[in-house]
Amino acid sequence: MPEPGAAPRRSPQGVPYTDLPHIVNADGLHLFCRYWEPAGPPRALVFIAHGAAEHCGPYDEIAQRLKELSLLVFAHDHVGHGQSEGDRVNVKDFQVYIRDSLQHIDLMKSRHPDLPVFIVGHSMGGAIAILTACERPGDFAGVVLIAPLVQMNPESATPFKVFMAKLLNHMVPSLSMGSIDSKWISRDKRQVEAYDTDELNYHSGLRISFGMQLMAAVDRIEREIPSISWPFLLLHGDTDKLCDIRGSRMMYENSSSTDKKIKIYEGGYHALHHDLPDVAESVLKEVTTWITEHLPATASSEPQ
Ligand SMILES: O=C(c1ccc2nc(C3CCCCC3)oc2c1)N1CC(N2CCN(c3ncccn3)CC2)C1
Repeated sequence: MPEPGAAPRRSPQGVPYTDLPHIVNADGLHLFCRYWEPAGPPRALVFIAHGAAEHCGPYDEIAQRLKELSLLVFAHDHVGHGQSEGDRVNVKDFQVYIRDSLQHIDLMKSRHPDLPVFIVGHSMGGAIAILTACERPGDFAGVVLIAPLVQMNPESATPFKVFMAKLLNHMVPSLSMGSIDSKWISRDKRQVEAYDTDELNYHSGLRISFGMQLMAAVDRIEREIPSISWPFLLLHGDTDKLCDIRGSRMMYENSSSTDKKIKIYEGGYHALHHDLPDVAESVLKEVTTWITEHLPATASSEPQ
């Protein structure tokens, strides 16, 4: 509880957290939350992990479609993103994202102890989803990965650039590695415009120290892949210029899971769920169908 008379903690946009749905993470930082609750008893819980430099708001369409299937969808803005507290798009250790995700998942499981749990993750959020599921390999009914960060783009992570990033990280960790050029992220100009004008997104350059955390996460995932045994769905565009599709192919081919599916979108850019309308609709159908197919037979609803 805040000290009596203390000023209320406010979001980066100046809104008191007492007026916003939120959780407080283990470092005392307020994380803005969103919930999409079905009208009737939920059949499952679905946690959505957004990517770097964005927030969980743009996942509303996916969440609404899952809510229509009587699934209880929830998400938060990761530390340093959107309406959550924290240094913008920076994190002391990638594990913070996984720890906070497990905290939110455990909170929702305590409220709905009998429901299966799914995770949906995009890009860096896909890396968070993978490492979260690896920490609790028996806890998730399924993991849906939309262009997950499993391997960095070889053009932005050449051996020389990685060497220089490691060197500069010790000297000028806040130096920018460059920003995300959204026109290479989606072929839908309206989606690019929406991203570019969304003030809750981070539009400046990504720091070297953050890039090092992304690379460390990629290294962790590479080590974990052979032991991955949980069910997963992988969706990736073969024209993704940010997260190399070879990472998804490698995960599909080298994981131990017996229940796994990969769907490659020819010509698809990185943000498949926000790519051209036919691709985005296909992604929505793939995600909702796969999760529905992975609901336990008895998951008709919670006990009345
Ligand atoms: O999580 C990421 C992500 C993943 C890997 C990255 N590697 C870099 C590079 C950048 C240049 C320097 C070296 C590191 O940035 C990354 C971001 N995300 C989430 C994705 N965003 C992209 C923008 N989005 C978007 N853009 C247009 C239309 C709709 N959405 C939302 C999703 C990127």
